[in-house]
Amino acid sequence: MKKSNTWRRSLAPSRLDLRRLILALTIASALIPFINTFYAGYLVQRQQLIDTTLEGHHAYATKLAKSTDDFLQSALQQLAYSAQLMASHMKEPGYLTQEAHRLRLQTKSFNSVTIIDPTGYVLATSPETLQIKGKTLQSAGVVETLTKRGPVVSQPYLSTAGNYIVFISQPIFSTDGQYLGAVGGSVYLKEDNILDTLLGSHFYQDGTYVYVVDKNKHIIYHPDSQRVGDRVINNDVINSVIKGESGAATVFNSKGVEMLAGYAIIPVAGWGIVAQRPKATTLAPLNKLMRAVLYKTLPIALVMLVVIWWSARRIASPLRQLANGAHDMDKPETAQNIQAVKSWYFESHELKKAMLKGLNRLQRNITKLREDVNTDPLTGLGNRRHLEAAVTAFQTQELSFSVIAIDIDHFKRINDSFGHDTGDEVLTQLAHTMREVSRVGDVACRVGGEEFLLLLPNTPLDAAANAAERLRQLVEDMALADVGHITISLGVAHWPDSDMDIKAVFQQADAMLYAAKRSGRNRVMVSEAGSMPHKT
Ligand SMILES: Nc1nc2c(ncn2[C@@H]2O[C@H](COP(=O)(O)OP(=O)(O)OP(=O)(O)O)[C@@H](O)[C@H]2O)c(=O)[nH]1
Repeated sequence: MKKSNTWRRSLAPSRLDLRRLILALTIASALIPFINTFYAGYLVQRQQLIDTTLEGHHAYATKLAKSTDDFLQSALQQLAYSAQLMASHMKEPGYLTQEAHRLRLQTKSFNSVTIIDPTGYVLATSPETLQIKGKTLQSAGVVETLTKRGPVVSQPYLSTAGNYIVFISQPIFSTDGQYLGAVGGSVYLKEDNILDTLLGSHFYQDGTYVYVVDKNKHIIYHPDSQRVGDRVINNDVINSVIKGESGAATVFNSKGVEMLAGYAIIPVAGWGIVAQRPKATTLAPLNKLMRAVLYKTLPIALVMLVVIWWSARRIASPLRQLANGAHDMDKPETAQNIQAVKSWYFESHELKKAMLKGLNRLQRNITKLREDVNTDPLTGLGNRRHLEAAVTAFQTQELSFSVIAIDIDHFKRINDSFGHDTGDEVLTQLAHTMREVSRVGDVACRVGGEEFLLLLPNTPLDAAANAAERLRQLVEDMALADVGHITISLGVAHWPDSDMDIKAVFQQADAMLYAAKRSGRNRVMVSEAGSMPHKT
């Protein structure tokens, strides 16, 4: 197991591998749609929330504008009714004071009530603590009232008594239509007033608030009373509302905070009312929601990630092992390692099968090549390289051996008489016979044109001489097509008996072979014990 791990890691992961590719691809294909959906969902919900809030604030501003308008209309009506009653009592200060009290206390619409004659002279006030009774007023509201001689809702101004007020008044006419003065109620914008009751109670903890501006962009009402009297400039919503428009928009307030504002006009006064809420406060629950979605999705995403990682490993593992196998094709353990690969899916299974088949063929070819390199192609016997390898092996193992040098007698004549092909056939036949007399472990080689050698390991000289004789006999007895009978001459030597030097032993065998030739051929000559000539 350990061995196979080492083998598995033999390819340096310098390149992007399949496992990483699968991992990257799967994560990307899971993550991109998720982020996309998440983000698109966020954007859609965000826009929806903004739209709904804008719409809500518009409706809210419209509703408040309507109630404020109703209030002003009703205040004007109350004043009109009072003006009618007062017309016949203008010379009765007690009555006027009483009526002023009634108006202020019963309606609770005004912070103070003032009754003036056509010159602006104050006939009566409520509360009397105002201390303007008997004075002639020339404030903006009073001047407007006296000039207009009709119902008036003034723009805010600083009153004679030092209050920042809006003056709401009705003219007093006698039954014959003579202008007798006016009755007016003041709303103290910087103190508790009816607008607080109308608008302030709608202040919400969620950051929504309402404010009112007059035609000149002055703040008439604001939950932060410090702001009352301020002029709002560079505000698109205010610019729109004082033009008499109503609607909703995103706008930055004086502190640079982005607001979702709804706005509407209060027709009777020409005032604009704005209901707004910070955009960030509006979106905060959505951000919280999205975070919750993310946290809830995260564990599943992590589990998915682990599953993807594990799957990528499982898918890539057989291919990686096979790739390592392809890399180490020349190593002997590769076939075994490839065999051990768990190819659990079709492609890897086919690849494994093909690789094993290829490897098998490759190894067969290598074996054949090795054999070919050491083999004489004509006879199939070993060649000189094979002989050298065998001798080296004997030497290494300190194995004694006998050498039989073999040469066909008058082979030239055979070639000349029957042709080269028949000569080749004779060589092949001799090789065949050599194999017949050989035992397992003997080495038969063709070392020259028609020169052969037979190495007999662990064979003493006399046994080798007998084997040589047996071979000579077999060849002599062999009847060949066309050629008929042939004979061979043989020389035998032994290592180490004939000579300690291996080279010399081969030369001895050769010498014995030539001796056999010289002695008339078709015989065996042995290096030490002398020749054992045989005649056919
Ligand atoms: N057919 C064939 N002939 C070969 C091959 N190699 C060598 N020969 C021939 O073998 C003959 C060897 O002749 P020699 O060694 O001169 O002598 P010989 O005719 O065998 O006579 P002695 O050895 O003296 O008995 C030559 O005619 C070579 O052409 C081969 O591969 N095939």
